[in-house]
Amino acid sequence: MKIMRNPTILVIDDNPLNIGVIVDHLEVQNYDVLVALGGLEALERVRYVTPDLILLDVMMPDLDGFETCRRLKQQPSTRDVPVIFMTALTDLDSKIAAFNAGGVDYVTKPFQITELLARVRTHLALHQTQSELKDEVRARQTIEVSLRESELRHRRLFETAGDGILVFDSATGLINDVNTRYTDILGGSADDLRGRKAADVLNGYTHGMGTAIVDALSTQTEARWDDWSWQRPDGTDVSVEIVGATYHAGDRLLAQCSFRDIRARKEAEARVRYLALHDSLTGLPNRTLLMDRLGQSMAHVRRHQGQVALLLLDLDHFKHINDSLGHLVGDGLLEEVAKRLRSVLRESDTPARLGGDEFVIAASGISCAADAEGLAERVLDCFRPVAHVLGHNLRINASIGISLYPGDGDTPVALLQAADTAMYQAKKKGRGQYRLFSHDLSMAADRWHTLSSDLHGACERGEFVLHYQPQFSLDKSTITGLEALLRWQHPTEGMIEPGLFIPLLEEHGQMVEVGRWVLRTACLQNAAWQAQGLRKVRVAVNLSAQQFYRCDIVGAVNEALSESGLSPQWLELELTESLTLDDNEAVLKTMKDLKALGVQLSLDDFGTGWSSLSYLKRFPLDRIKIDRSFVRDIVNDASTAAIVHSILDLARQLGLDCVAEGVETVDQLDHLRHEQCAEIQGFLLSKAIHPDGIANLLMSNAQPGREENSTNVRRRA
Ligand SMILES: Nc1nc2c(ncn2[C@@H]2O[C@@H]3COP(=O)(O)O[C@H]4[C@@H](O)[C@H](n5cnc6c(=O)[nH]c(N)nc65)O[C@@H]4COP(=O)(O)O[C@H]3[C@H]2O)c(=O)[nH]1
Repeated sequence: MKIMRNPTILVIDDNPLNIGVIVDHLEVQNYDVLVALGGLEALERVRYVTPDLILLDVMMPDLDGFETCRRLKQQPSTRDVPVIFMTALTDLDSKIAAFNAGGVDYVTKPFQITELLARVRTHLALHQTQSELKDEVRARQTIEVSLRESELRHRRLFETAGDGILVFDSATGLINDVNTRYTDILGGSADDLRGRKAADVLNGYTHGMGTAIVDALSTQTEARWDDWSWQRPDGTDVSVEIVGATYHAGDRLLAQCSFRDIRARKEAEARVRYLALHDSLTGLPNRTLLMDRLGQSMAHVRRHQGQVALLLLDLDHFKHINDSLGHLVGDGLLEEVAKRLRSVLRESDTPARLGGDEFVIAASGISCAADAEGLAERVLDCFRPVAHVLGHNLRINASIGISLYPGDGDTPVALLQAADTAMYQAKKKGRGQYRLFSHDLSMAADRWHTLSSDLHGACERGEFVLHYQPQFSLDKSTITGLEALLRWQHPTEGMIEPGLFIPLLEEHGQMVEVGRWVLRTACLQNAAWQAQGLRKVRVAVNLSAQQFYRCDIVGAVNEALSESGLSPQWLELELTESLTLDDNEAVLKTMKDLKALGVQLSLDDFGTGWSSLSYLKRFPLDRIKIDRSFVRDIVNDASTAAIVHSILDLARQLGLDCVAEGVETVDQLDHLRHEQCAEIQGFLLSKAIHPDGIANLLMSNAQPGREENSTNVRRRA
C-alpha cells in the first residue's frame, strides 16, 4: 500500500520522558505521532487509528510489551503493522520472546536516536514494499477470478444465445467455434465445423454468400445481411438474418457471425399482412387489397390496352336471412358464396368481399362489355344450386352491377361507385339480375340519393298514400279483394312507386313504422267503405320481413283492427315467399297467432322463392298468389304453363285459394280461366287506383270493362 500522507507512528511507553524524546525526534522527521502510556491504552487507541508502525516498550505495569504485541497481532487491523521493541532487556530470551510475539525489530535502551530513526525508516519502507506486493498479488488473484468468471459467462452466453454464432479467424478464414444454436438453425455438428473454411461452409447454404460474408468481414468491422433464404444440409429451408462483426482476441482478429432464425417473424409478418388485406370470414381479399389490385389492373390497361371490369354483387335478402336464421347461418352463406365465386373465376380475376353481403370481382383480360356480361351470367349460374347451410336449404340470389375501365370511371373509387349505381339498378329489376353501368344510371343514382334523404320524416309529413288494386273472381267477375299498395306523394317529384322507395325504407329501418301506418290506414279505409254501405271485400296488406321479425306484428295487427273496428275476416296479410323461408317454429307460431286473430293469410310472389313447397302444408295459409313472372309467360312458354298448372293443382289439393297476379292480356286471362284459377289481378282489369275510384267501383260493384281500361290492355305478340 502506498502511503501518500505522513506515516503515523504509535509510541507505547509508560515513561513520559522516553516518550517526549522520541516524539520530538519523530516529529522533526515529519512523522505523525500517537502516544500511549501502556498496553491497554494502546489497544484502545488502535481501535480508532491504524498506525503505520509501532514503537513498543517491553516493561510496562498494566500489560507488558510482549502481550501487547501478541494482542495487536491478533487484530486484523494491526496484524501487519510492524512493531519495533524498545527495551532495556538485553538477554537473548527477551529478544526471542519479542520476535515470537510478532515484533520485527528490537532496540535496546539506551539507544542512539539516529539508530532508532534509521530502523523506523527501514521498517516503514519494508512494510510499504510488502504491502504493495500483497496488493499486487491480491489484484492478480482478483483479475484471474474475474477472467475465469468472464470466460464462464461468455461461454454460457455463447451456448445459450438465441442466435446461431459462428466465429472464424479473419486471417486464415478457418472456423474457430460454433454454438449449439448455430447447428440447430443451420445443421451440421460443431466438431465437424471447427477448423473448416468458413467461406466453404457458408457457401454450402447458398452459393457465393459465404465468400461474400468472409470478404466483407476482412475489410469491415461490421456488416449485416437481412432476410436470406438458405437451404440446410438436410434440404429444408430457413430464413436468416446475419450480423457480422470483428474483434481482437490477443494478437488474432476474429470475425463473429450471428445467424437469427427469422422464420417465425416472417410468418407473423405474413399473417399480419394477410389479415390487413383479407376478409377474415371468407379469406377473400378485402377492400384495401381489391383497390390496390384494381389500380394495378387499370394501370396495366392504360399501357397495354384492353379493359377491366368491376362486378359488384349484393346478395338479395341477405339481411333477412341474418335476421331470421341468425348470424351463423348468414356467415355460412357468405362462405358458400365466396367458395362458389372462386370456382368460376380465372387466375387473373380478383374476388373480394367489401363487408356485409357485398362482394366484388375485378376482372382483367376483358375485351368488351359482353365478356363482363358473360362473367356476370357465370356468377349468377354458379349461385343457382341450392346452398345447404347448417341444416337450411338456401337459395343464393345476387344483383350485379358492372362498370368498365376505361369508360365508367378513372379511378378505382369512381369505378366502384359506377358499379354500385349499376347494382342498385339491377336490384330494382328484381332478383338475380345484372346491369351494366351507363351515365344515365348515374343520374338515376343521384336521384336515388336525393330521394333517400327526402324519405326521412315522409310518414310524419303525411306524404304516403295507399292505392288499391282490385282482385276479381273469374266466375262471377266481381271484386273479391283490394290489394293496398303504398305510394309516396313526393312534394316535387310527384307520385313515386314503391319499387323505388321501399328498399330505401328497409335500408333505413323505417319499414316497421311505415308498415304500421299502412296497416292502420288500410283497415280504417276498409271500415269506412263498409260504413258507407259499400260491398264488403277483404283488403290485402303486404308485410315486409322487417315488420315480421322486428316488431310485434300480432300486436300491430290487433291494434289496427281495434282502432278501425274492421272485422278481421276482411283483412288479408300478404307474406312474401322469402319471408317464410325460415320454416321454423317461431315463424309458424307468429302465423298461427295472426290466424287466431281471424285475419286471412296469403303467400305473395309464389313460385319465385326459395325452395321447398313443404311449408304450404305446414303454414296456416288461405291463399297463394301466383307471381306475375309466371303469368307473363303462361301463354308462350309451355313449361311455365305446366308450372302454373301444377301450382293450381297443388293449391286445390291443399284447399287453398289462388290469385294470379299481373294479368295483362286477354290470352292470359283466357288461359287462367281455362285453368280454373279462382281470382285474378292485373292491369288488364285495373291498375292500383286512388281510394275515391275504389269507392265508385265498389258502389257499382262492377268489373271495369275491358274497353274502359283498354289503355291497360297489352296483348302479347
Ligand atoms: N307489370 C304489371 N304489374 C302489375 C300488374 N298488376 C299489378 N301489378 C303490380 O304488381 C305489384 C303487386 O304487388 P306486390 O307483388 O305485392 O309487390 C309490391 C310489394 O312487394 C311492395 N309494396 C307495395 N306496397 C307495399 C306496402 O304497403 N308494404 C310492403 N311491405 N310492401 C309493399 O311493392 C311492390 C310493388 O308494388 P307496385 O309497384 O304497387 O306494384 C304492384 C302492382 O302495381 C300487371 O298486370 N302488370
